[in-house]
Amino acid sequence: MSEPDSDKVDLRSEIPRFRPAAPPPSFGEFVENMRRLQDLAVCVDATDEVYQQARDRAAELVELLAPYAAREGKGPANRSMDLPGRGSLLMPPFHVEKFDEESVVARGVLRRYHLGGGGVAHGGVLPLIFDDNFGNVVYAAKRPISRTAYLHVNYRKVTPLDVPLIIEGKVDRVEGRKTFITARLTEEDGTLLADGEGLMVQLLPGQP
Ligand SMILES: CCCCCCCC/C=C\CCCCCCCC(=O)SCCNC(=O)CCNC(=O)[C@H](O)C(C)(C)COP(=O)(O)OP(=O)(O)OC[C@H]1O[C@@H](n2cnc3c(N)ncnc32)[C@H](O)[C@@H]1OP(=O)(O)O
Repeated sequence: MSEPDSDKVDLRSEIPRFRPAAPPPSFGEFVENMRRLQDLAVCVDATDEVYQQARDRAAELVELLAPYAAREGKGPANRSMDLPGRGSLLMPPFHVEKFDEESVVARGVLRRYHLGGGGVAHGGVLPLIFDDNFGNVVYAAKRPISRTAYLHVNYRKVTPLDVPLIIEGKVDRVEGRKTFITARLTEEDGTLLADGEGLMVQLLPGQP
């Protein structure tokens, strides 16, 4: 018999039963501090003494948190709808502003942690933003649980850091199990940075 918190828990069953979390009051500030830490980890130029202290304090934090590791769908990360990136460090800190059958719009900034080179965003971050938007669009459009079969991004301009960005995605068309989605990433003034198209395929019973 597997325990509910076992690594073997059926993750697929968690997706349709997505349940928003009500995070404890300090969780949002904790996540923001962790984001700040990520920004610093990729940009500081410190002495070994400083890195020794940072190493030891990071180890203390690991020791504090490790006993509370829980299975997917239990902790507040990734499920805190009022926090940037749903409180997930994997996700860029975007807020969903519109979520309905017509479209899903999210706004946020990329920051130092997302730097590629030359002062602008890493190209690999954009598919993450598009994929998450596509997943939201599928939910919002009340399409069946689906996975990304392909995702195409056209990089039209370099994507700046620390500038408000907006992604808007919508269902383009549906063909049986297939939901085709299009999305645009813009600056607030409408400047197009990237557009994308993706195919989300409805999972069949038993598909992970
Ligand atoms: C209380 C409610 C609150 C709601 C709030 C909600 C908030 C939202 C919260 C959280 C959002 C989170 C958002 C995250 C979203 C992330 C999604 C992902 O990234 S998923 C991970 C990456 N994707 C994979 O790992 C897939 C791996 N691939 C597969 O599993 C299979 O390939 C699959 C299921 C995609 C298709 O496999 P087959 O065997 O079932 O089906 P076959 O027959 O191959 O394809 C079906 C049709 O699709 C076409 N097709 C499949 N792949 C294609 C491709 N690459 N290009 C073109 N066509 C393709 C085929 O030609 C076929 O078309 P013909 O029916 O014949 O017309």
